[in-house]
Amino acid sequence: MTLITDIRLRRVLDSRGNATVEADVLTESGGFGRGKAPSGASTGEYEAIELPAQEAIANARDDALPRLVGEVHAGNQRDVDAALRAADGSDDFSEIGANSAVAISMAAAKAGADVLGAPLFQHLGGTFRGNEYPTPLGNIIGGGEHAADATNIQEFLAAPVGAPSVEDAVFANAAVHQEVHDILAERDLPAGKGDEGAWAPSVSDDEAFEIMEEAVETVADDFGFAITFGLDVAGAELYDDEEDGYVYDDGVKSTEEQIEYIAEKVEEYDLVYVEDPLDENDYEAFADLTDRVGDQTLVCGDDLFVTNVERLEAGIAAGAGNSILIKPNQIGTLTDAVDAIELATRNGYESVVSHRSGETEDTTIAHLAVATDAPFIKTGAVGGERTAKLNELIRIEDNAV
Ligand SMILES: O=C(O)[C@@H](CO)OP(=O)(O)O
Ligand SMILES: [Mg+2]
Repeated sequence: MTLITDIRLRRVLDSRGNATVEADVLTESGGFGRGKAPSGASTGEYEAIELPAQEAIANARDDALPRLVGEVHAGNQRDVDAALRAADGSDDFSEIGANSAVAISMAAAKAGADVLGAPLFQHLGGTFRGNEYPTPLGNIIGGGEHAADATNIQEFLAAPVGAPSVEDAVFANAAVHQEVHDILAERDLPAGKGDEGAWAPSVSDDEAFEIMEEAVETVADDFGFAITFGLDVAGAELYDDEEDGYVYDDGVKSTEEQIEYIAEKVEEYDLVYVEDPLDENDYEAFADLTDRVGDQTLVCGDDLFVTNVERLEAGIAAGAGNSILIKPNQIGTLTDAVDAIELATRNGYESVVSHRSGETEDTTIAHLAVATDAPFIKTGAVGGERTAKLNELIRIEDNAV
């Protein structure tokens, strides 16, 4: 029933106005699925390779489609993804492009769900999964690689940990975003938005911490449940080999100073989440910080682990971090992403399913988070490509998908 009978690939726009890959998968019994690849700006050194969209499409047409069309069943996700790997032949999807691979992988999953008449999260997770909903981490203030002349820390993320429902959590994050707008206006700090819709004011990191604290406290009082916040430091972008340290506007911090700085911020602001606080090559520093604050906060590896099972295994052995960011396009297929989540779960690491700074209307990650009982999803707070996922979570919770 789910035998793939056709795959169509085309170039479409992402949220930055760049070209990305869209895939349609059709099956024998009329099943249909469509997937679109997102794209990072602060990409990890060890990520799977995204090719220019036209090249990725041409290469996938030549190499991947003959192995899939008439050969593989969309309902067998592992077979689809194994065929993509075999067609590519490299270990980083540099031949057909991780953008073609992930678009086809997600489209096949949706086609499989379509034939079954099941929501995607149920097809991916099975009927015993999907009763837990992830807490959305909402990017509220940001800079780094996502906005010029803004904070050094890439993302200040609202975390509505006390929300009684996904719907309440999503609205709380939007309210924090609005509250920060009001605080910035009061302080006469004009601000545009960065790539993910976060405010990108020209303020110091210290001021951003204060503004976040004030905003989450105000909204928590209004909504009547706990809202805290966390960070994506994107440490690999701050780390400079030649300086042998982390380069901030107000000076360079050595690795020890960076660990100290983050640990202090965790204490001072009760941060629930700290992503990539250190460089992507420094398992040891991650382990030191995890020793210090791992019982109070999630220390999450994004560029450190790149959704890669082997890098996660090395991290587990080193005691580096206690959670992993999951980005399907960072590794290339849904199978790889689910394998990383399962390895993490078996080892007591929390999974945080994530968008990219360049996004599309695709909602697969909302379903993936629910399917795998991920405790968090990072997918912005406002903006159509972000609310596409947030609104889908609300629908999933409402049994309306
Ligand atoms: O660093 C990150 O976690 C992501 C998403 O917020 O950014 P990018 O997609 O640019 O890598
Ligand atoms: Mg990150």
